[in-house]
Amino acid sequence: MLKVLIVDDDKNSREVIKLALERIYEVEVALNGVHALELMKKNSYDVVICDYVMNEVDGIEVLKKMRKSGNNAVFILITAFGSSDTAIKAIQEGAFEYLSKPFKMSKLKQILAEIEKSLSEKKKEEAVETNKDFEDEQIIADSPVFLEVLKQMARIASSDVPVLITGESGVGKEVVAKSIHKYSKRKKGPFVAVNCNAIPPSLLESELFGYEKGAFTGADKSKPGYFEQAQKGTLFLDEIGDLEFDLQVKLLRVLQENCVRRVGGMKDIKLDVRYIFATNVDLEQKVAEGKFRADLYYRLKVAEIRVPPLRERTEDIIPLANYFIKKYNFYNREIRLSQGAERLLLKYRFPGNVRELENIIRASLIKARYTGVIMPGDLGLKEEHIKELNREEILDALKKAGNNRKKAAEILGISRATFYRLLKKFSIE
Ligand SMILES: Nc1ncnc2c1ncn2[C@@H]1O[C@H](COP(=O)(O)OP(=O)(O)OP(=O)(O)O)[C@@H](O)[C@H]1O
Repeated sequence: MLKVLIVDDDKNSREVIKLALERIYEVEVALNGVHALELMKKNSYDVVICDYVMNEVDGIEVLKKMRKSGNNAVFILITAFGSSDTAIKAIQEGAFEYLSKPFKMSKLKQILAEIEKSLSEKKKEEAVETNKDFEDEQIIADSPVFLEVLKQMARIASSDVPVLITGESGVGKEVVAKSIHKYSKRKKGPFVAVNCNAIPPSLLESELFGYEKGAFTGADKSKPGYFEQAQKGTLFLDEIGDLEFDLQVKLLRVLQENCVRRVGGMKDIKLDVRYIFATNVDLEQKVAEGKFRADLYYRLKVAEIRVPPLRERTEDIIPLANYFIKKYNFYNREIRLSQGAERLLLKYRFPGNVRELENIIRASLIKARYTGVIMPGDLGLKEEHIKELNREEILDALKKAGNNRKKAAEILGISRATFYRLLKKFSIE
């Protein structure tokens, strides 16, 4: 039987849900977000049904904290009517489903029944063999351009030279870095990834270099930094272009001398580490502007791999989309892209590259979970990033739709307003 936790700081709402479910499932209630997190430390639940609007800790915070502590319970968020932004954010944070108020209890029951079915099937599968499919991330590469990148990667992997990976945000630089490690002779060693931008500058030095006890207030014991943690393995430093000047100097020294000294330390520690750097800014330009040290730049770019943006390798779009459908389809049915959705994806510019595609697919799956087909409108693409259609394509769509304008707009995956604007632009009667 499913174990369900209901979280809502409104007594009435809480009791209504409890009443509806307690005869079918084992139900507990939490009075607010803090209480819920406490309960989850002690007990395990299969499903958490949580209200979004709560004092102190809101529903998304509860979800984030759960996931951070490794709790994978199925999460259902209850949002106010019409707050689709919150809902999409919740899905991106790993929620399974959202319900906007007011909702029918029968709907909630239907969702729980589905969850119960899929959990019991999952348990059966696990008994036979653990699904290792997604343990190692797969790399999808169908375009000649990206295949070329992988070839280059494979050539570089076996040597120990530092590598600089460049490319826009979300193109897959970390994926490439991991592969370099996986195909290198260091593959059994650690892969340590550090996003230099995510750590406050004041902490970055001690995190990278480590520190000795007493080096500064709060350093109550010694700690090895990321350089040391990567011994015999690979250190991946992401967003290297944003490193502050004095840290650039210190990094250069580590690279030149192959050793590191902890903050407050007296001795140099020899390093056996392979370095991979990544940046989405133009380092050469930063050097020209005097914001990045030239001597460091030349050390980093011994071997350079440029990962092209997704819009320059359209052959990868559909295979990637299908891969993400497989990866995030937690529903009990097959879900596929409609032809219109495929066409639309091929026209989209993806300013956020593969990461954006991944998020788009995750959010669209939830909309398509009952029909099994992702329609163009389910993708929620921003129209300003869709490549402008030409006259031929519009006429073609009209023909396919038997001159029905509404249908034609749907086939193209654009709003009716945009469609009418284009009809006017091309003087199509
Ligand atoms: N070729 C690919 N095959 C499968 N998944 C991919 C591929 N490329 C990227 N991804 C996925 O897309 C997301 C973004 O990739 P990644 O984190 O490597 O990008 P990035 O360039 O390092 O981004 P940033 O510049 O923001 O650090 C990840 O979830 C990754 O798993």
